[in-house]
Amino acid sequence: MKIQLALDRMTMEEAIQITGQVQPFVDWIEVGTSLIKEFGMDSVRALRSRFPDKCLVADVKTFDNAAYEFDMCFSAGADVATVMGAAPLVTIETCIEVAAKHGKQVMIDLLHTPEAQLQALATYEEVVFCVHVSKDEQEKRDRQQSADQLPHMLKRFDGRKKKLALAGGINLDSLPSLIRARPDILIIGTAITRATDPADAARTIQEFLNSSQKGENSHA
Ligand SMILES: O=C(CO)[C@H](O)[C@H](O)COP(=O)(O)O
Repeated sequence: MKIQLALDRMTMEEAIQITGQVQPFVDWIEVGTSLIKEFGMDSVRALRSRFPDKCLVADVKTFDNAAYEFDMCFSAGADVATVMGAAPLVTIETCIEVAAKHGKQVMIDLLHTPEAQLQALATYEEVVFCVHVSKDEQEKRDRQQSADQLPHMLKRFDGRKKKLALAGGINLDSLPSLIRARPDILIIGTAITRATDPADAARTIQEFLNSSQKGENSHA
């Protein structure tokens, strides 16, 4: 289970500083949509050049203009870029083609994706599916309740046996119920970046995941 650090709503200096502190405790680094909107592809280039060995996710949330946006992300140094699951299938398929051309990966963000479209998406093999509670839903509801929606949303995904990421207000309290779904990637933003001590928060989350995985293996 990998931890993807989501960097959002901060300056590039803060993004680089926080990533420097927490990098031993996280696996993937996400250049959040807010950083891409505010600072453009320079945000991807800056994190790529400072953290050359980390898997870098450009959370560009493409909905159209797939070839242009995905080429731009991969040329700037991203290893993974995101497209919205609700986008036209031709857009998603173009993202997959562009990623294959670059030898990179696609993450499909399932935020607000209709059921019929979920069925169509299930045919894609080489992608990561991200079950996601939006920031607006988190902010208009109790944060904990929002993260607690994730297991319920996941049921729509049962049986599809795909590479899975979870995102949206995840913290130490919601982790125990979420890891039962055995996601491949846990995307965590504010629980780390807004903590008083981000390195300590990331270390605690990593230790929790390591100890629960050890517990599972010893019962296997
Ligand atoms: O995609 C995102 C916002 O749209 C964030 O990456 C995701 O929500 C994780 O951040 P947080 O843990 O703060 O919710």
